Amino acid sequence: MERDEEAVHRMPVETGPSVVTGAHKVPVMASGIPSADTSEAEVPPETVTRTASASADAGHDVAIGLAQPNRLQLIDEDQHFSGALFHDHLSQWGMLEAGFGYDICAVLGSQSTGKSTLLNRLFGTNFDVMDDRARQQTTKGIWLCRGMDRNVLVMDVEGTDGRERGEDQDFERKSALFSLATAECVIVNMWENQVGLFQGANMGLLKTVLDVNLTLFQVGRARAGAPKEKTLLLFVIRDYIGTTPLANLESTIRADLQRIWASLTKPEALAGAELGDFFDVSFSALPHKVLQAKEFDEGIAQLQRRFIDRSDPQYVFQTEYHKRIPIDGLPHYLESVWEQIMQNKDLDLPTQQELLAQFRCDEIAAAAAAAFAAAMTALRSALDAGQVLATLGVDMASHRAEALAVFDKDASRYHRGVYARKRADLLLQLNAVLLPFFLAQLKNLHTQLASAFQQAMQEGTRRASYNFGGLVEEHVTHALAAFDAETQRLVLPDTDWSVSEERVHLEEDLRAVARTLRADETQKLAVRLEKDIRRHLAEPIEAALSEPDAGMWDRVLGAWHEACDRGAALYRERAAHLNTTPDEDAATVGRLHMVAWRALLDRVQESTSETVLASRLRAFFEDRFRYDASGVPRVWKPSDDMDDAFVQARDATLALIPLYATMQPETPPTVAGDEDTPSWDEARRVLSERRCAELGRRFRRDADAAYVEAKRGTVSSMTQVPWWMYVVLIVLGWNEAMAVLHSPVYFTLLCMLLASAYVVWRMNLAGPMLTVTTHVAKELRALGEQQLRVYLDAPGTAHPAPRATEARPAVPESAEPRLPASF
Ligand SMILES: Nc1nc2c(ncn2[C@@H]2O[C@H](COP(=O)(O)OP(=O)(O)OP(=O)(O)O)[C@@H](O)[C@H]2O)c(=O)[nH]1
Repeated sequence: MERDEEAVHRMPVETGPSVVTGAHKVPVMASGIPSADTSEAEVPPETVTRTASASADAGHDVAIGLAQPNRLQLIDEDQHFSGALFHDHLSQWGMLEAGFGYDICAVLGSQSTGKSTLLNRLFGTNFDVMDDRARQQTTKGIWLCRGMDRNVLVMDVEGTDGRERGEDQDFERKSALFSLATAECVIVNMWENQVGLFQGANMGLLKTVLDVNLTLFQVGRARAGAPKEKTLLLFVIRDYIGTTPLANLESTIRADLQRIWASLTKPEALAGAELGDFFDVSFSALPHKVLQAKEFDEGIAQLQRRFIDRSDPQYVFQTEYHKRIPIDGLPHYLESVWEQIMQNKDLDLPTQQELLAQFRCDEIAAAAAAAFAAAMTALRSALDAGQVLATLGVDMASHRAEALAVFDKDASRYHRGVYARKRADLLLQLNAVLLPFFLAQLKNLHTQLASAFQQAMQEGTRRASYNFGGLVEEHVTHALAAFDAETQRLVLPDTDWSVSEERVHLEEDLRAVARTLRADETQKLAVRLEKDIRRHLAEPIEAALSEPDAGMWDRVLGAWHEACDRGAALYRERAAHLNTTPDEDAATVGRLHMVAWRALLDRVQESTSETVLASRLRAFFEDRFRYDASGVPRVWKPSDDMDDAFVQARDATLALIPLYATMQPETPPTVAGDEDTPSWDEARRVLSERRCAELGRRFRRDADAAYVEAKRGTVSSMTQVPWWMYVVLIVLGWNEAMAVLHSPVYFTLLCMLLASAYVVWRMNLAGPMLTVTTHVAKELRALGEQQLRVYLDAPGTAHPAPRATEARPAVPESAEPRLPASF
């Protein structure tokens, strides 16, 4: 349906007489339509709906209007919407057939700022105007009136200054929102001196209203893809003196509006929306109504043209502002808008009492919280030092109760709802302060119990006999019981604190400590077993290697298998109380196998070192060459076949070298080896080719030496003195022996000689005497040599000069050195 534009813009501008209705003076034109250019006239007393405002000095103030039924209190003080009456009034006003051909204008502003006066003057309505003498608020609720003789619905809205009434701002927010949502043009009426004041200029109200307007009415349209609804905000600045250019006032208001818009939390669907998408802003100024009455009238006339003259560039009722509601549906529409506003919780903002309660409760809570924090700080250092405070739970509870009691004492006198809310907030705040203490205590307790557990375990495992698994269970249970006892007092009521997670962590840590200790225990056990394995492996391997034959390596590996089995059996027996897992057991047993394998290889390596093997071969050779089959040492006789024996023994010994060189058991073991240990395939080659060759060469040398020595032994046994020589000696020396025995002198000398020899022997003087004798002999020899040289150097050495002999000191003839035969 198209709007009936013709019908909309037929507002006459001619003036006519006005009708005075007691409190209401409505300028009336010839046709009964009020005029901007009003004049006063008395009205019959029965038409007076309000008293007082028709004062003599009111002049143009006094609206001379139609009878009371022309106006309608659309929404009363109790916020009830008069839907049915509205319909009747539209009918009375003859507007029911207007379709879209109507406009709606509303006015917002602080109370007693001349809103009703302005509307009456602009539209010829008959809204109540305040009596200058009583100066009481006039407009209550929202009033609706048809403007002049044309289809303009004008809404006079209750003043928006709740502070004056000491009431909450609930209704003014709702009514302002209602105006914004339904009117095409909302006149924001303000004194010039209110411009730039946030509260005075109703900017705070606008902020709330714009905010809710967006969420309540615009989001749905945006989501439905409908075009944005625009409204004209017409700021009318009253009592405009003219000192400040209007443009400056405009920019102040626009800046305030932009600031408000920027501070709004916009719904997601309208995140990027601008103020200009929803509102056009326009301005007008009116001089002082009384002091500049003429200019005021001119201003009113000018402003009125903006509502009437479509050709005016500032024409107000632009088609884009129309809400596109056919007029017969308007009562229902406005009612549903009002219901929607009434149901909106965002508008249920705090009352003054609530605000006061909030302010005071905040103050009281802050004081209580500060005292509480100071009291708690004293406990901080001990906790930071890692202590577990025995009375922390009790202390926290008492400090918190104290703070709440302080708060309750002063704050409970204020608004109950706010008090309860703030108390809950304070409780949360106190709990937030306590939480770090609680957590620190838990941490310290955890650390303390874990270290006590470790200590108890270490002490337990130092005992002569213990059951490791039993120890772990005993001390874990003990630690958890201690944890439960401590934390029972620590968790305060009215908190969401929980210790169950920490308890789980503690148990995990204790078990981890136990695992580490068990690993140490297992390690110690494994080391003991390793030593045992090495000890038990050494002898059998040595025995096997010292008897080289075809089964030698089987015996060596048999000893290894035996050591492995013994180690595994011992491990299982001793690790039974360690609560080891099958995997751990398998790993340890595998490790023991490797240890035994390494021990075997080490032992083999030692026993096949070049020196050891060379001596082993020599011994083997000698066993066969120097001893006969029954183990008796051989004394070689010339008749013996020494060469054959030598070759046999040598070849048998040389045959051992390849036997030692490679492990050749009947059933080779399967050893995979690891980083440090060679596998079976890598280890089975004991001697390299080069070492074998070297060993062979060395052995041959030793064997040859043994052979030569044996040969010499044979020769020396062949060259010894024959026995009959001794018989000859006895026979020939018999007379001399008898002569010595029968001569007392010789016999005495013999006895003395024998006695001296006995003494020398008894007193161990043989050595020194031999030394002395040797030295004396040497001296004598040196002396003799010297004498001989002197003798030979003298002329005629062939015949030594008698003088020379004479010149020498007297030396007994017998003392002359005798040259050795070889000299
Ligand atoms: N100074 C001055 N006074 C005015 C002007 N217009 C109206 N008044 C006076 O202001 C007083 C209040 O006028 P109303 O029109 O009742 O004001 P209102 O804003 O509708 O008042 P409420 O409906 O009670 O909020 C009256 O005494 C008027 O005479 C004006 O332009 N300047």
